[in-house]
Amino acid sequence: MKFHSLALSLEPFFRSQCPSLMMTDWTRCCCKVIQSVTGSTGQHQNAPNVCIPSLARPGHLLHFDFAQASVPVKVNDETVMRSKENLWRVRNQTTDCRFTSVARRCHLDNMTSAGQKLYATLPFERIATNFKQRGGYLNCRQSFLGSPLSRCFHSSSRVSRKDRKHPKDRPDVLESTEEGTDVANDLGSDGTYSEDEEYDNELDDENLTDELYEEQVTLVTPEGGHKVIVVQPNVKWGAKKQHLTTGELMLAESVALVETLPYWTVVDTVLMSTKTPDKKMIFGKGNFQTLTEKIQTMKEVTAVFLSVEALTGRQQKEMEEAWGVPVFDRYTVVLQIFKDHARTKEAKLQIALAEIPYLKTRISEEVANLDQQRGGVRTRGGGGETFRELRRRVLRQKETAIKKALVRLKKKRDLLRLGRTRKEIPVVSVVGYTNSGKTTLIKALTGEERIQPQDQLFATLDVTAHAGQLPSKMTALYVDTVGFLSQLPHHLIASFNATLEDVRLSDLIVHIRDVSHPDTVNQKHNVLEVLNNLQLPQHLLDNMIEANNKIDLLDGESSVPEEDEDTVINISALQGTGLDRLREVVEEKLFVATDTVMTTLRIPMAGPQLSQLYKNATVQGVQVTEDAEHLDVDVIMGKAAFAKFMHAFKGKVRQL
Ligand SMILES: Nc1nc2c(ncn2[C@@H]2O[C@H](COP(=O)(O)OP(=O)(O)OP(=O)(O)O)[C@@H](O)[C@H]2O)c(=O)[nH]1
Ligand SMILES: [Mg+2]
Repeated sequence: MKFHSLALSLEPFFRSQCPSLMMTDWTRCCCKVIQSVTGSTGQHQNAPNVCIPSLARPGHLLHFDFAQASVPVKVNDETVMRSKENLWRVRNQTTDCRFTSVARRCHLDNMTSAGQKLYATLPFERIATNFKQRGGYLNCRQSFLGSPLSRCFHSSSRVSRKDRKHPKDRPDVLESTEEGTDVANDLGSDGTYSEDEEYDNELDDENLTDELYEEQVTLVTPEGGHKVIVVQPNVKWGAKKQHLTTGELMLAESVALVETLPYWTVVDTVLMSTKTPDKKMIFGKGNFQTLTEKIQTMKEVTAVFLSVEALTGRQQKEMEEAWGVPVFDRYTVVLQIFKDHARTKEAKLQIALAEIPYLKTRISEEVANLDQQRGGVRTRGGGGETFRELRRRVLRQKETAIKKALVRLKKKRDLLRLGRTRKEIPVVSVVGYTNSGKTTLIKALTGEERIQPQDQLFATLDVTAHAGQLPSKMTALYVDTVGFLSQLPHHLIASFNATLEDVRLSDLIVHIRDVSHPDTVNQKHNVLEVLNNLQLPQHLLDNMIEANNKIDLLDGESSVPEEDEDTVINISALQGTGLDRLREVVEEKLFVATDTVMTTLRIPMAGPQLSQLYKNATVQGVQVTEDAEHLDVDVIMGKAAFAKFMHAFKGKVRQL
């Protein structure tokens, strides 16, 4: 007999039951199929009821009871009993939902045997789609990396690597097996999964990045976007007062952040004073009440952006309860933007990683929600693992998987970096507040066509290097970086860590500022604060060049005080103003930073010296001397290489 597992899409149900849930919330449900069922393909007349708590929230463990299906049950009695009990309690609170209406488009043939247990943090619809697209069993496992489901696949596909064949050549893996019934045992008594090297290998799979990324469902914008009310706390007194900026400027930036997101619109803004920004509800009682009334009367509002660095899970929960809509902080909004702008594999993984601390802080909330349902499922069958543990473990595994994938990408980057150092190409990091003109400057300095500046916050999410020529014709690599933002926990976001690491390893930093921006002083302060926290080598900080960009937008002339002329340069990256001077200063500083000399050497015309110089230095010009026996060669070379050369050809070469 062939067995059929059912793949369900719960989305329509969730939508109808709980319209305020974001579209993607349901995908985070951890579902448990107690028992797979038989049934003819495409028809599920005998399909059982599925009971879902109407208060179902992201992360809830849902049980599907297929008890009404006339199939052999191979799960142990205890699990079945528990599931029935849970089902009963859930039923008391909620409506039953027949999944016959949604099952047809998602069913999946031959995936598993009856009684096999599946745990997933993904919707069943995705399982089906992935499975079908990949057309195989072993590959399918990768889709659920980090979820207990992955281990179901893993354990029932115990094939040594050398014995592995493409799934198409292994029809057996698609057939139901008795092994499947032992999945729970295969998980191991402690529920941990040993990550073996074959698991590692599969991280190379091109699609994996996308899958790890797509699994991050918390921050996906609902269909139709969000209508947001932006709430900007304004601390007017005390130690927390921001001296370099104003409430209005902070509010303007918060609005710009929301407007960066496609389909998010700002419907209203509130600049609200607070003396107690560190207190649980951020605002005093009276102001909080005023805010609540305002939000509640604005029926069109679908989300609140409370512009603070990061809310705790508890704060967020209480505010969402008071206001009845999702509440985002700066961290989550920036992650949303990153998510929207990420293009490369590395950027995507970095964002997936950045989301994990956010998800971790919300586990308690999920558990509390589960408790609210009194009898909501807290344990999973067999292991006695609590829901909290399960969620933690899944996140941990996912974190490990993403980190491994990132390490692999980083290794590649390190190799490139090594290549650069071997060739002794100096590296200049261009850093600055977001939208200050970093990419525009690099494009102007290098003529690189592939990079595109955009009038957008966080347009650049990848650290990239581009070669440009300095006045001496020496090549330098300019590194474009991810911009900074005030009040953001940069350390939680891996994209910044990559940026900061590159900055740390560079020879010189150019700090580019948008001096036409009304908040430019505060922006500068924020960038320097992040850099100072990096514990950069002192010479990097001392040598830093400040490029005052967008001077074309300033009214009237702006000049740099004489004493700062060596470190501060006015430029317009867009119009090319001041770039020659910038190149000169970059070169001067690089000579110092990289211990490089620029000099002219007189060498014999006949001899190996010239070829040696071509090999070990940047040769800028060669002239024949009047006696026609020597050459004067203009070179740039590292001090060590220079000393070596002079030593090797002692008496034959002369520095002019
Ligand atoms: N008027 C003027 N606009 C500039 C200048 N430099 C950059 N811009 C504009 O500023 C906007 C942002 O430029 P980008 O180069 O993308 O800025 P960025 O610092 O790389 O921004 P992120 O990567 O988003 O952090 C673009 O619209 C540029 O055209 C300038 O010198 N003058
Ligand atoms: Mg950029």
